[in-house]
Amino acid sequence: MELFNEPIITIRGLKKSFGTKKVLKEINLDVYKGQIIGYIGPNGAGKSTTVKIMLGLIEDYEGEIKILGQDISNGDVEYKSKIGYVPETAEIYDNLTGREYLTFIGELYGLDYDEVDEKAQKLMDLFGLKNVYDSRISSYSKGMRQKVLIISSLLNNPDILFLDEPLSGMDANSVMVFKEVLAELASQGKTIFYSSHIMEVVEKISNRIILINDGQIVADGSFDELKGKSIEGSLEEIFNELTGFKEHKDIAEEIVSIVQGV
Ligand SMILES: Nc1ncnc2c1ncn2[C@@H]1O[C@H](COP(=O)(O)OP(=O)(O)OP(=O)(O)O)[C@@H](O)[C@H]1O
Repeated sequence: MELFNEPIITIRGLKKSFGTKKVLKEINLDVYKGQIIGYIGPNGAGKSTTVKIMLGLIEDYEGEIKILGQDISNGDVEYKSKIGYVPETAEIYDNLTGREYLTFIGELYGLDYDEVDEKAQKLMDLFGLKNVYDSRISSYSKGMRQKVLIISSLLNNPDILFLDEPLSGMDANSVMVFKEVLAELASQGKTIFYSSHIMEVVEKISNRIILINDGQIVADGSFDELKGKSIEGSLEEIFNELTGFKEHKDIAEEIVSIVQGV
């Protein structure tokens, strides 16, 4: 069996501010081949910012990032052909059919039309979208669109997959298939960087969980390692504890009392 012992992503001293707001304060991270990283943290913690920097979508940052051995600030976009990305919200071309959209994305990756058409068609079939391959995306449901985004991120057989809340709108059966796909890809040495608020899923699929709070990594380890540091049990409870959040009941009661006008 191949040993996956070389870091595929290296982040050193990453800092990022928007105006006077320090969003990333000092991120240091080594990610290895075959890891499924669950990248979690409260709203506004800096998760999407980290991912967008790694994707080259935000260029102005402090620190050093190497992906597949390449410093991403050197202007060479070669590494982008080896990554896939499912964004949290995506512009998807409504007027195109599934076939038109996916072959277009495939061609952007430099793939041959017929080859990508065949691959996309097979993947659409497996995700239960066989009958809509030639329908306009505007007629798709939320979950169907999400599946198209997932398929588009896989067309180039990426070495690293960045997934930002990838399961939104997907039904339980499709989620089960996709979780299995991720496990299988990771066992073949692909690396998955998975950002989500659905703690039950992160807990199950990740072999390494990184919790970011206020622009800093506050926990990094397997679920069992994180559990060892916490009094509580589920990842949701560990999350609440490590982000110092204890007031959910009080806040909920206050919201309800405002709603009821008392
Ligand atoms: N382009 C931008 N200009 C100004 N501020 C920004 C910009 N992008 C992000 N921010 C700020 O950076 C902080 C981190 O945002 P980011 O989107 O990285 O958070 P997140 O952890 O992904 O949150 P969520 O869980 O809500 O998706 C937030 O305070 C946000 O308002």
